[in-house]
Amino acid sequence: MPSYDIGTIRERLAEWVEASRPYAASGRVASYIPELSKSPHNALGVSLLHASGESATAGDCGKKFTMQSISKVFTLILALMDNGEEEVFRKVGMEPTGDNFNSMLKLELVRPGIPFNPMINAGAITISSLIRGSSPEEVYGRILDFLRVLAGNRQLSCDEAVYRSESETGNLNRSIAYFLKQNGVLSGNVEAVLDVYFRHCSIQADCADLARMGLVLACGGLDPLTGNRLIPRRYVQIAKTFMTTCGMYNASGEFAIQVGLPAKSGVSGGILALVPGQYGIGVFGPALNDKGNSQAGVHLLEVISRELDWSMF
Ligand SMILES: NC(=O)CC[C@H](N)C(=O)O
Repeated sequence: MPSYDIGTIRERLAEWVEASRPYAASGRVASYIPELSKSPHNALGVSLLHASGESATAGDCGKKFTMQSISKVFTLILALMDNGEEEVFRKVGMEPTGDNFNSMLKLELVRPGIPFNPMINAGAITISSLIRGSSPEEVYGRILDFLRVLAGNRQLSCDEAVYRSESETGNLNRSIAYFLKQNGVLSGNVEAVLDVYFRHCSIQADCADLARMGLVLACGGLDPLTGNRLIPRRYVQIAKTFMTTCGMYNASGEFAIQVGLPAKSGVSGGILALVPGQYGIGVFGPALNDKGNSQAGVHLLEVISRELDWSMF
């Protein structure tokens, strides 16, 4: 994979952001979590962080947003670190669904009724139940601490308004969770598991935080800026594979063709992507396409990948 001078990237990045920003016009900010509908429709920002510590940023990269489904990558990793892969894959599968992120369809249709993968809501709710802790507060605290270490940012915290908004309106996620409980996939108290899930989806970050977390994944779990091993290499390999096959929901195939990098999106409009061995990337653009991915953000990643010849394939 070619390696580009950060200076060249810095020179061009603002231009690529402005070329992509108009795509937000045809997208829609998520409103099924009422608090998210307050997000700035036309915002678009990006932050790239190289393993050397050099960075390039452009657009609205300082705006904060909730991680939403991006947190699913890291709860998966924590569940793997707590239980090992054999235990985790007894409860969630390894295959893309081709359905929406919050669909229950295949849970009923396909036996044995375990979620297809940990990147969809059913899978991530199950994963929340596998993270160790004696109370929901302790489980959530461990997730938050893990993300703070990965982002190198002790300030990361939950956006209480988004958390409350989702918790009050999350009927579909409740249906999924109770269905999983009925089928013996979810163990423990359903509301406690949902509370952990809603809270970790509501952790606030900015593009630089996502880029730093992405860089650790890009470097196989070793934080190149501190030299600390934060995640076993095997679990990063699993997480990056899921990002590639399921990270952009039922648009993961198209994203692999057009961008060709492991990535994970969230309904707040964030996308975490990475260039193996080189860069962590954080993108924010709240207007979404019909698959629930940032409309302008996906376009921006297409431009960056094409211009810098970054596709892995
Ligand atoms: N796609 C997403 O980011 C979904 C996460 C969101 N918290 C939900 O459960 O609906």
